[in-house]
Amino acid sequence: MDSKPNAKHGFKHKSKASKSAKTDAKSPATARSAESRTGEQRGKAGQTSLRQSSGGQGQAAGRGGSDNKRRTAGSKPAHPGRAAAPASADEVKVGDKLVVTIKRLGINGEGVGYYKRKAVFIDGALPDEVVKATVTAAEPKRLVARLTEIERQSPHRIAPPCPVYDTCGGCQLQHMAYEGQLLAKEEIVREAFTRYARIDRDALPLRPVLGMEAPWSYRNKAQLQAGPGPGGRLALGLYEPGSRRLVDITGCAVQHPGINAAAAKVRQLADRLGVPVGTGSRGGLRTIVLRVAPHSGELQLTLVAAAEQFDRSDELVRLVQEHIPEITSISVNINPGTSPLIFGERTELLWGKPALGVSLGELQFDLSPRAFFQLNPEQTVKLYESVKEAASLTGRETVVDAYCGTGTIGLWLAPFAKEVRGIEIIEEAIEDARRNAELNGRENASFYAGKAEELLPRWVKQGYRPDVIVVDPPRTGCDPALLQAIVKTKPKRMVYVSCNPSTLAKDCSYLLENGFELKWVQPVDMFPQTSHVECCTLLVRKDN
Ligand SMILES: C[S@@+](CC[C@H](N)C(=O)[O-])C[C@H]1O[C@@H](n2cnc3c(N)ncnc32)[C@H](O)[C@@H]1O
Repeated sequence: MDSKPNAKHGFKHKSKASKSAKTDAKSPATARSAESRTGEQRGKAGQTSLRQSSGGQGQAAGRGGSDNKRRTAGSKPAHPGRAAAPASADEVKVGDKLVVTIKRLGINGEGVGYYKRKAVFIDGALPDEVVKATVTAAEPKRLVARLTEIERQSPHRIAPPCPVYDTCGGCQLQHMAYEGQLLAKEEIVREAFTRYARIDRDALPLRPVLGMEAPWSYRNKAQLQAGPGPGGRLALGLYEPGSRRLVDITGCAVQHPGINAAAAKVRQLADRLGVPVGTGSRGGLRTIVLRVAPHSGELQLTLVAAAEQFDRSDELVRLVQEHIPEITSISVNINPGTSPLIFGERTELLWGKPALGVSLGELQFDLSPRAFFQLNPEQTVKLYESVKEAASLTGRETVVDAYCGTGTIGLWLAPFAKEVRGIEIIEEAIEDARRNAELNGRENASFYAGKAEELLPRWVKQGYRPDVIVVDPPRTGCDPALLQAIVKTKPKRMVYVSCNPSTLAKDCSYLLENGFELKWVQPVDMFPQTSHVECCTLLVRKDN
């Protein structure tokens, strides 16, 4: 069979796809990808070209799915050299080879198909593709398999433009055209509500995903790990997923260009000085964190160090001031621990402004080095506008912003409400939220440190009845005690912002069983090229 292996997912492709790869090699994305490959990656050029092919269907188009259905134990393999398929999904074992038709993307961006009604997760496969895959884990409820060959290719398959896409792990969907990504994300949300809230696919009031015009260069913050690179030079990048192998990143396609340029210069300066790197009490530079204010181009640099003072840090700070005028604030954060957490407890300003001034719509925020702020400002405005639409404020409502972070949603809504109360577990974020309220003259917004599941019930006991409750919990979803309090409180409207469709759907299921009605779900693509999807959901009381 004329097929070649692919780099990231290590799969092969049928000959027809290889032909289309040749055609596509003229595209700028392909040329960039091929040119920027080095060393080991360059040696895999053939593998890469296969992932660069787009459109068209392989010679075996339409065969894989029906093959699965046709095979039974003891029947002849459907293709010479193809192993007989296991009779039932429960008989499947590690090493078995399957042919699977991919139905959708999973929450982590893997292709999901079914083998005799059991879900098979195949990294790198796209919806509508027919693929061959080798089973790597056979679990009671699902199979995991490694993609070995694409028999029928998705029309959305494209060449990933990033040279380190194969190893970096930051993005999961660069091999899919953006239009396809948006459709797949819509499907991820639909699937979650069907599965966890038992809402019929066609009955779900799901709006199309709000995407970006230009889905690249959107990230306003980079956290780059420092480590020893080839030839004793400094490597700055991300760890390969599930490992401590550092992928040196010299330019990231989803990162703001100002950050890429500054990171390259910091690397050069640190290299020139021979700044030590590594963890432990005798260690040096661990991570550099760069944040940009897109409207002004100003940058904030935080050097995360393992020890109190790392060797050559004074000179590094002086050279950064001299050579990177866009950097207006330099701090050091001390993190002697060995956990994967980026920041330690103590941060000290070394030079410049203590905070970076950023704007979001009409609001201004002063961000200290560790303050949380949404990573995609353009899409954040769309998300917050959806929240505003859902809240439908007239100026007379009391609003709770639960899980408020630095208070951004509450401050966005405050001009249209009578009163906003934000709740957040991290005290430092609450201090930021209060400062931000002052900075923007939002006198009707107040912020409280504590657990949402404890504070809201306490307020309700005291007779407080908010008209609108907004929640924006972490990926794990809302605490059950908070959901119970919300049901008891009976707000007119509830706006649920979520970065995890599964927990969103599970929590909605509880709310729908307890007096709420689902009005609409608006997905927003906050992280193009990744499998993440954010949703803003409106629920109203049925008895309103
Ligand atoms: C997804 S972030 C929301 C950020 C904010 N709404 C925004 O748009 O910038 C979730 C926030 O919930 C906070 N959090 C986690 N558990 C909490 C709890 N039990 N009660 C209150 N806040 C919590 C986290 O610290 C984090 O700031």
